Amino acid sequence: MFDHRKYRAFTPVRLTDRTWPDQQITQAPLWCSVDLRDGNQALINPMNVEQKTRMFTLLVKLGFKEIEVGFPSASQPDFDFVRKLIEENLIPDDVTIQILTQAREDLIARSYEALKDVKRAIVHVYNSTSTVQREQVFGLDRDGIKSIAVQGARWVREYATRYPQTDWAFQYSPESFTGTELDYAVEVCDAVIAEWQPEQGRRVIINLPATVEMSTPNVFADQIEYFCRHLAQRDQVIISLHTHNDRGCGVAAAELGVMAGADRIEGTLLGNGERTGNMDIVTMGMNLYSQGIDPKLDFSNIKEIISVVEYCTELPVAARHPWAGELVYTAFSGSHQDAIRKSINYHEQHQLPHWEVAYLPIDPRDIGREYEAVVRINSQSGKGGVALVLERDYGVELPKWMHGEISRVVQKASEQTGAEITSLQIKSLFDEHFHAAVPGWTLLGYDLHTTQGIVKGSFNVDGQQPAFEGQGSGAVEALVQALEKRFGVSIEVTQFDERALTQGTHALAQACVALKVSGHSYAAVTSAEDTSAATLQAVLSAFARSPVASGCLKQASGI
Ligand SMILES: CC(=O)SCCNC(=O)CCNC(=O)[C@H](O)C(C)(C)COP(=O)(O)OP(=O)(O)OC[C@H]1O[C@@H](n2cnc3c(N)ncnc32)[C@H](O)[C@@H]1OP(=O)(O)O
Ligand SMILES: CC(C)C(=O)C(=O)O
Repeated sequence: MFDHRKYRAFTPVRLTDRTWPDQQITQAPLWCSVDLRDGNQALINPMNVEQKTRMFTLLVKLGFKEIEVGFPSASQPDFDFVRKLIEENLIPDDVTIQILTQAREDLIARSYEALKDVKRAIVHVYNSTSTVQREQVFGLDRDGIKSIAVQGARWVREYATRYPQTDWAFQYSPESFTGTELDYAVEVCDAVIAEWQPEQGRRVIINLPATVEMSTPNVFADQIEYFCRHLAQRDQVIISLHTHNDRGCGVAAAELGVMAGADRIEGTLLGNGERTGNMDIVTMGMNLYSQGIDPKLDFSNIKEIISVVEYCTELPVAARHPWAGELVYTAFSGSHQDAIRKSINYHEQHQLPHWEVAYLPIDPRDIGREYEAVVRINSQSGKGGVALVLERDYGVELPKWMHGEISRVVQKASEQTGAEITSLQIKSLFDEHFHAAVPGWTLLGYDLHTTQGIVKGSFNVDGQQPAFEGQGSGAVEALVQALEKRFGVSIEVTQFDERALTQGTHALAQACVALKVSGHSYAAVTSAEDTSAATLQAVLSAFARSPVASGCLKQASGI
């Protein structure tokens, strides 16, 4: 039964003098990838050695300096992968691998066997401390659970002494921290830290997991600030966070947690992990990047990241995934497209020092995304978007009044198919409706004579005999009058633009013309070697698109 009374609200932290809301993140935290452990343990098909190696290679390439590579005491494949990394010398000098173990002696012993001969490693031990786990899973009171943690920490320290050639660091997680009373979480961690004695120079990490995300991220931040303030040896310890995404705020919680005092963040690429996933390091890193902060991870080839993650996890990355999804730099809607086009032009013209483009929080090219995908056209699109596609993909720059003309044709096509109209289809529609020569209406030559301000013109058109003859105050007016006379219709030039497309002796000119023929509008865009020829051809092409002209052609050719 769907009944909210089955649940109760999370009890907030009593912290009235919190300072984290006034903090700003100004640098990247230390990162640790847990793709090969938490990410892997959540998969339908855990990664095989080849997939793990590919993931590890990518993580190193992206710049991770700490990578949790597995739970080697849990299974032979995890053990073998750790051995492979060590024996095949696959760990770069500046990268430290980390392994996870429960606080059980046999598992700790096996973990050290897996790590034998590694230059440097972090041994990560955990046990659950939450009220639910204490009561329902372990059946132990606070002291009982604390002794598991302390005993685990002791074994971790003692076994390390058996492998003195390795530079060891220790990490402890009070698993289910978010469901643990804060004073008790501090008490357990203080006891573990006392066992490890960081004051003697040993590196100690305390990792606070939102194993299950249970509250709004501000409450999580309160928990972190409380914890940091009350920990006995705070300055000797790296505080790490490991958030999950049950409420959809895994990244927000990690960010607020950093504001509240954390130094290090564990997460996975694109958020794979238990249930709704781990904190997504790509999202958090890109959030920093978009604020002008170096994330210290290289996300410049997002396609490669997606491809390796999809290959290794066998899970698809959603089209709307923050920063990475296929559609996140794409606008279909008209007003967004219009604003993006104007904003990009403005940005380029004014050479703005910082990226400020409407609807695009970053420049997609920074992460290897093509610009072409930014504007895509369907029935929700407007004239600005269609104009941008023609400009961007084909260099066709049209006067503003033409945007509406072409957009109407594209919209109609899209309404008919109910689907997206590709860039190529837009170009074909433009050519078909406005640009392509109409058979029988090619201007072969023209003669113009001006006497006393009157231009007399003779226009030789392929397929139209005899030549058109007319007069007016200019060449266009003369041609229009010639057409009116020949076909007995009234023609009005409603729009007219011409511009040089290239410079020099063989300059190419473009003309755009809209005519009203017997009250109906027809437009054409033509290019020719001089502006007069382009303009006269545009008048002929626009007229040729009217039924009057096509009727005439049928008569002339006997159809
Ligand atoms: C939040 C997290 O992601 S934590 C990481 C979770 N990841 C995994 O569990 C993946 C790998 N794990 C495994 O393959 C297995 O659990 C193993 C190999 C580690 C252990 O296997 P088993 O001992 O056969 O089974 P299992 O995990 O069910 O053991 C549970 C026992 O360990 C105890 N236990 C569980 N966690 C811990 C811990 N962190 N520290 C000490 N004891 C623990 C339980 O109380 C239980 O004890 P009981 O047998 O007296 O009831
Ligand atoms: C072992 C811990 C850090 C963990 O994975 C979790 O609590 O989610």
